[in-house]
Order: sequence, then C-alpha cells, then structure tokens
Amino acid sequence: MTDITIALSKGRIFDDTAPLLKAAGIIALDDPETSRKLIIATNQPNIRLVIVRASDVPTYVQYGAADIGIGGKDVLLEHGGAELYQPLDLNIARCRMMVAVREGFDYESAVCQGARLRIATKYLRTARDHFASKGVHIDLIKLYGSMELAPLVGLADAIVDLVSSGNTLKANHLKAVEEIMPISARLIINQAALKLKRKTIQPILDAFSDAVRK
Ligand SMILES: Nc1ncnc2c1ncn2[C@@H]1O[C@H](COP(=O)(O)OP(=O)(O)OP(=O)(O)O)[C@@H](O)[C@H]1O
Ligand SMILES: O=P(O)(O)OC[C@H]1O[C@H](OP(=O)(O)OP(=O)(O)O)[C@H](O)[C@@H]1O
Repeated sequence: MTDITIALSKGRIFDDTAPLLKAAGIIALDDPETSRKLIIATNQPNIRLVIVRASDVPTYVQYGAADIGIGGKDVLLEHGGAELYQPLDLNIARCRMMVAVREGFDYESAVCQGARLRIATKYLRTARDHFASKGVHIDLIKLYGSMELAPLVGLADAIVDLVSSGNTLKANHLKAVEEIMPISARLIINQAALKLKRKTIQPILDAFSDAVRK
C-alpha cells in the first residue's frame, strides 16, 4: 500500500479537520494537543499525520515532505501556491481578512486625502496587493502575531489581520474598516504525489468532498 503523509497544524485546523479525516476512515492515534509527537500514526498503517506550524503547511507539501496538507487561504496566498494543487475548499476555520484601525481613527479621510499609511501585518503579500489595487500608498511593517497591539502603541495606522467573532478587535478598541476577503481552509496536494499516488489519494479526496458537502 502507498504511504501517505498529511500535514496539518494543531489547534483549530486539527479540531475542524478531525471529523473530515474520520469521514475518510482516518483516525489519529494520538492527540496533537496533548502529545509532543510531531509524527502521529493513524488507524491506517499507510497514513500518518505530521504536525507543523500553520504557515509551514504549504512548504511541506510543496517539497513533497507531505503529500497532502490542510491550510488556511491566508497562508496559501502568502506562500504563492508553487507545486500545489488546491482541489477543495473545506469550509472550516472560517474567518475574514480585514483592515482594522483604532476606534477614533478616520480611515476614509486618510485614504481620500492620499495619506501614506503604515500597515502592520503578518500577511505582507495580501496587504500589498490589497492597497495597490486601491491605489493607496503604504509602508508595511512585518509582525508575527498580536497585530492588534500595533495601532494602540503608535507602531501602525492600521493592521491587516483575520477577524472571526470580532472580540479581539473590540477588546482592544479597534474597528474593522474594510473586508479584504473571506478565508477558509483548503486541501492542498503535492502535484507530483497526485500523479504518482493517485490511487491512494483520490479516495481520501472523494471522502473529504462528500463530508464537506454534507
Ligand atoms: N479567529 C479565527 N477564526 C477562525 N479561523 C481562524 C482564526 N484565526 C485564524 N484562523 C484560520 O486558521 C488557521 C490556523 O490558525 P492558527 O491560529 O492555528 O495558526 P497561526 O497562529 O495563524 O499560524 P502560525 O502558528 O504559523 O503563526 C489560519 O491560517 C486561518 O486560516
Ligand atoms: O475575531 P476573533 O474571534 O477575536 O478572532 C481574531 C483573532 O484570531 C486570530 O488570532 P489567533 O486566535 O489565531 O491567535 P494568534 O494571533 O496567536 O494566531 C487573529 O489573528 C485574531 O487575533
């Protein structure tokens, strides 16, 4: 039987993917939340999970270290998608990529007046493309997390970040001023693996598709 490696991150992606894996008859033998193991066996001897940082999932699949991955559209856009086949929107880990500012900040006026905006984000490519399409001049500041802090301490005028419930923005007296795009997690497959291991990968893909449609 052909060996298959599936890359995914722990936390919300693993939690939301576990039911889809189950629908494909795949059950992890350890819980990545409690185990320190990075390679997790499943009930299917030829299928293993590798637990990586969310932003590293496309890299593992691109280089063929994993055959299949599950990653957010946010992460896939930043990566660029080289060598990746993206056949399925899993409709999980749903949120929105937004521009947000301090509650008192007049974003519309700043944009209308052609002000140069300082934007803090971990999503450089997405932010660059968004503001370029609006013709807004920006300086980008790369952060790795807690973006909501940046406008509060004068590091940036605005942030580009993910918003789901809106609770994080509210707790930090920020407001969303623009939606850039809806985000959800996608199945990604290494293009060479799809050709060489199609017989094993296709039934997994089909089971995921059926489970998503239900
Ligand atoms: N608040 C949220 N609600 C729903 N989905 C979200 C939310 N925040 C992030 N996501 C989605 O879940 C994915 C994984 O998020 P997670 O928080 O596990 O990783 P991360 O901290 O963003 O990444 P990394 O560990 O690489 O820094 C994101 O790439 C995004 O697609
Ligand atoms: O609108 P909300 O429901 O409050 O969710 C938004 C928060 O979720 C994400 O962070 P996450 O929880 O992944 O923490 P992280 O910054 O450590 O990745 C995102 O970066 C926001 O901070």
